[in-house]
Amino acid sequence: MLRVHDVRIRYADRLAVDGVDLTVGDGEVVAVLGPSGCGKSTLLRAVAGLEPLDDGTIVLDGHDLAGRRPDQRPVGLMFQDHALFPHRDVGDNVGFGPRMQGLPADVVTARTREALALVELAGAERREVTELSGGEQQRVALARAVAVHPRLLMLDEPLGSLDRALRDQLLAQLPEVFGRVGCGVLYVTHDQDEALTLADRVAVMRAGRLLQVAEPPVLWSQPVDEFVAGFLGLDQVVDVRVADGRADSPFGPVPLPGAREGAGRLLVLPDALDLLPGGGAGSGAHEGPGLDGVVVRRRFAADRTLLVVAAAGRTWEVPAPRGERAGRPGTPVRLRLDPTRVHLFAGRASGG
Ligand SMILES: Nc1ncnc2c1ncn2[C@@H]1O[C@H](COP(=O)(O)OP(=O)(O)OP(=O)(O)O)[C@@H](O)[C@H]1O
Repeated sequence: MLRVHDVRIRYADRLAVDGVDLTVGDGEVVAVLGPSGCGKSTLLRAVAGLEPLDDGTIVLDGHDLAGRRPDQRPVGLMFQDHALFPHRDVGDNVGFGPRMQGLPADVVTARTREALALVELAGAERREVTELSGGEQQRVALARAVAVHPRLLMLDEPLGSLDRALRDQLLAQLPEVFGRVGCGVLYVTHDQDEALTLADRVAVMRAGRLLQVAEPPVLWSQPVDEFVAGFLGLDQVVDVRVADGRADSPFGPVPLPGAREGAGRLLVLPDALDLLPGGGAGSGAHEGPGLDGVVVRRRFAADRTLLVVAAAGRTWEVPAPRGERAGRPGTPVRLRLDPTRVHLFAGRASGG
C-alpha cells in the first residue's frame, strides 16, 4: 500500500535519510526503530509531505505523492508532543481533521464520536483538553489522527512523554486500536519494547539507512549485525572459531551446520542459557555445551528474577531457579547452552 523507494533527504551537507526502501501493507503495522538522530522522524515527515525529497519516490495506493501537499495526503499523524489545540475542547480537537476535509457537520460529529470510542474516551467531547491527564491527551491525539479515516496512520514516539505505567497501559491498548482502524501503520520509536510489541515488521535504522527489516521473531533471533543485536538489548556475544560445522566457543563445541569456516562472533540469545539442575561447577561434562561459573548477584527484571553469573571472563544472565537459597552470590554453577538458541553473525571472514 505504501511504497517508499530509494528516498534520500539532505540537510545542508548531511544525508538524514540515505537510500531508504520500505513498504507498509494494508492493515500492517511497521515500526521504524533506531537511536535518536538516525533519521526516523525525517522519514515519517517525508511521507506526510512535510519534508521534500532529494531523491526517490513515495507511492501510496498506487499514486506517487510527489507534489501533493500534506493536507492532500490520506494520512493521520500523531506526534510525541501531541500538539492539541489547548483553547478548544476534546470534540473540536478530534473533529478538526474531518472539518478540514469539508465533511458535513453531522458526519464530523459521527467521526468524532467513533474516534473517541475507539480510544475509550466515549462521551468526552465537551471536556477541556487542559483538564485531561497526559495519557488522556495522548488518546485524544490518537483519536484526532484516526478521525480523518486515513489510509496510513503515522505515529512518531507517541508514548515518549508518558510515565512508565501510562506508557505500558497505552501500549497494551494500541494493537486493538490499530486492528479496528484497519489501515496501515507506520510507527516511529527508539524503544525496542514498543517496536517488538506492536509491529508486524520492524525496520531498524541507523545513520539514515535501514539495516534490517524483519518480523520481530526473526529480528530477535537472527539480527544482521551486532549493532542491531545491541540495539535490541542482545549483548551476549563471544568470539568463536568455526570449523567442520562446529563453533569452538567458551561453552565447548556448538554445532553450526553449514556455517562458513573461520573466526566469527556468536550471539547467545537470552533464552539460550539455563542452570544445570543440581549442578555445581565441574558436573555435567557430558551434558552438551556448557560452562562453569560463579553467581555474582540476583537481578529482578519486571516479571522474573535473573542470576548474573561470571564465566569465561564476562557475565551471563540466566533465569533464577525457584527457592530462597538457590543462586546465592558465590555459588558455583554450570551454565547449560541450548545450541539451537545461538546466532552466528554473517561477517567478513566469519559469515554463515
Ligand atoms: N530541519 C533540520 N535541519 C537540519 N538538520 C536536521 C533537521 N531536522 C533534522 N535534522 C538532522 O537530521 C538527522 C535526523 O533527524 P531526525 O529528527 O529525523 O532523527 P530521529 O531519528 O527522528 O531522532 P529523534 O528521535 O531524536 O527525533 C539528525 O542529525 C538531525 O539533527
